[in-house]
Amino acid sequence: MVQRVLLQSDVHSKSDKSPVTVADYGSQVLVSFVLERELPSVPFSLVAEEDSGDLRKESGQDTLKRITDLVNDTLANDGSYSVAPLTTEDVLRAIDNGKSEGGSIGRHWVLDPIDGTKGFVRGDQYAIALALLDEGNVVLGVLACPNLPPTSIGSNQLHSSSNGVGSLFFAEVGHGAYTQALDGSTQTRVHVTDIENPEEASFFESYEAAHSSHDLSSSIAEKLGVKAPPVRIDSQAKYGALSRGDGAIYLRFPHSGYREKIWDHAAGCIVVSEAGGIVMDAAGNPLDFSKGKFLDVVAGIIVTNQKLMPSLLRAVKEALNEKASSL
Ligand SMILES: Nc1ncnc2c1ncn2[C@@H]1O[C@H](COP(=O)(O)O)[C@@H](OP(=O)(O)O)[C@H]1O
Ligand SMILES: [Mg+2]
Ligand SMILES: [Mg+2]
Ligand SMILES: [Mg+2]
Repeated sequence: MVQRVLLQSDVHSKSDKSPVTVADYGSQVLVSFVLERELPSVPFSLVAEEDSGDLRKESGQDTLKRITDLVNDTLANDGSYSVAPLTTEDVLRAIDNGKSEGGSIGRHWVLDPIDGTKGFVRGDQYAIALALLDEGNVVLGVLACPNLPPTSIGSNQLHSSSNGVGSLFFAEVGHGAYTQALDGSTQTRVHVTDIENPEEASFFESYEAAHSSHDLSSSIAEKLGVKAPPVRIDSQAKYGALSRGDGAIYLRFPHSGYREKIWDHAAGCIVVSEAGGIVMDAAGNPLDFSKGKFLDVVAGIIVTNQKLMPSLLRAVKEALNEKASSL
């Protein structure tokens, strides 16, 4: 249902200069609405990326109206809920449901309504990412990737939208990771690749050089002996693709000063972990989702299978040391 609201329209700039679209807000409203309806007896706490601040300003009124129309059209077309059309106030309230801070106590949903907004606007990869935290641990994750083909991808297929059906990934702690096509075909269990030789490995990184240092990852890949060029795609679709073995490594090294958010990694992290992979920061620590909406990671995030992780960590350390001594 959520995919239907994803129109490439109305791109606005947030205070941190990152883009947000009517579709980001609309997706957050719909997921918030559905979670509240489906789980009325569970105390509801949602940590989500978008907030209603700009939509409450005079300049945000047109956008708010378009979001409201989009959400109402989507609910009417879907037909699963027979409710009166939402008002603009309902929409603001649904967005504000995502204001929780998360943390180590109780349960919290974690939502990135559109992850990879820049990819979405370009017509490339993006994901809707939802996870559940229980006492600070990710226990459930769902990643919908509407432009990621359900079959294994080659790097040549990734920079334009697939016209076909996308991919869904989901995982519950202790129960493995699964995928299915977004049209609802049968579920199959996924596993990360079992490649041991880095020369046979390929690696994913952000399409946007502003989000992750391409120089650093190329230096790491070279030290490791990776021969293939980087596969650059937006969003947590990288975690999904890695969980089914489309690539062996994911490297993410934000430029200094950037703080990672839990909604950018929670769903992807459990999908890859349940597929047998490992997600760590550059110092080899597991990601800690219990500290609120930020993730405190050392230098960056690295993902691969059990066999490649020790040599990847060594290559990362060497590359970071080299970088530090060249400054
Ligand atoms: N300067 C920066 N460095 C690192 N990540 C950034 C960034 N600015 C934005 N991001 C994050 O990178 C995410 C996209 O990841 P990727 O680069 O893998 O496509 C964005 O998610 P949103 O698109 O949900 O805002 C945003 O949270
Ligand atoms: Mg964003
Ligand atoms: Mg994101
Ligand atoms: Mg987002």
